[in-house]
Amino acid sequence: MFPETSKGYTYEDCKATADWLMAQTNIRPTVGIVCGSGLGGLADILKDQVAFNYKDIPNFPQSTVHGHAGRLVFGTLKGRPCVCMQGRFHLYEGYSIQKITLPMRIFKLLGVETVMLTNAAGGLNQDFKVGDIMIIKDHLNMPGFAGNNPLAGPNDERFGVRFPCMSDAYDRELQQLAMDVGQELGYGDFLREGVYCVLGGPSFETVAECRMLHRLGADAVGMSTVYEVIVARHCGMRVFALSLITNQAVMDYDSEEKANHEEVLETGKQREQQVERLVSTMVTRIEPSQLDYYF
Ligand SMILES: O=P(O)(O)O[C@@H]1C[C@H](O)[C@@H](CO)O1
Ligand code: HPA
Repeated sequence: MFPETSKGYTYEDCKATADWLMAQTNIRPTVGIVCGSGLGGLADILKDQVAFNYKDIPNFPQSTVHGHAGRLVFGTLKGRPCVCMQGRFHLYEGYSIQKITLPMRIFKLLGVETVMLTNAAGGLNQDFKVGDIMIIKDHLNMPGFAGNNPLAGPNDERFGVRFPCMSDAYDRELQQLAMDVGQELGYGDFLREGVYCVLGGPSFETVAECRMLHRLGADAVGMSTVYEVIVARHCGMRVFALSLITNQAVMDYDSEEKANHEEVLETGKQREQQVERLVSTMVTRIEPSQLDYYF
């Protein structure tokens, strides 16, 4: 009934990868972090690191995008065991939607309870500036409207239900925590919240597309995150996500601006430390549902 390519990975495939990782390290993460374009430095703040190149991990895809190092880093943040993807996968790299979201299921099988995702995005909200950090409160899944959803295909109940709810996808307590931590750190001037819209990429948007997305209620546009969120929620992990507004989406035919990946990486470099502090402070305040164990 389903074409072979849409089946993705079985529970057993995911378990084999998780078991392989757990045989190489004693760190049992309860928090999983995903670094967006230009934000890979987040992984460097982990202490007691045990790192794996994606090419050495069974079943893992390879990073092909500049600004995504391709390493899975285990470590601790103030004693809290974490795992961090230094580099994510995107649909436009040619991978199936199941393959780009495989790490979320591996996170789950490693014992991760909370996933924290970051991305680079273009600002559609006219009040946003380059360098703003947008706490994501909701999303628009444009490829999903055309049936491109990571949960399409047979459902394995060991991961989650056939029809998962998404109206609570972004954990409200974690959004509040981000706001509180951001205010404490003095980020009030550049901390925002809003709706993230995912497109397939890799081409950036036309002026007409940006105008349409803005009218539909999107505050920022990007090429990732949403698929990971859907798979993480399906298997019961809490989700927090933020966008770094790396560029203003071009909304005006008179504009001389041209979206480009170099600007995205450059803005990432400039705001990386603040994003790191926000995420790492949040991690130290997230209560695990059971006692952390780290040997
Ligand atoms: O992985 P993220 O979503 O941060 O990457 C964004 C979207 C494209 O991959 C790239 C465009 O510059 O950055
Ligand atoms: N559009 C889509 N994806 C992006 C952008 C953008 O303007 N900036 C960073 N990622």
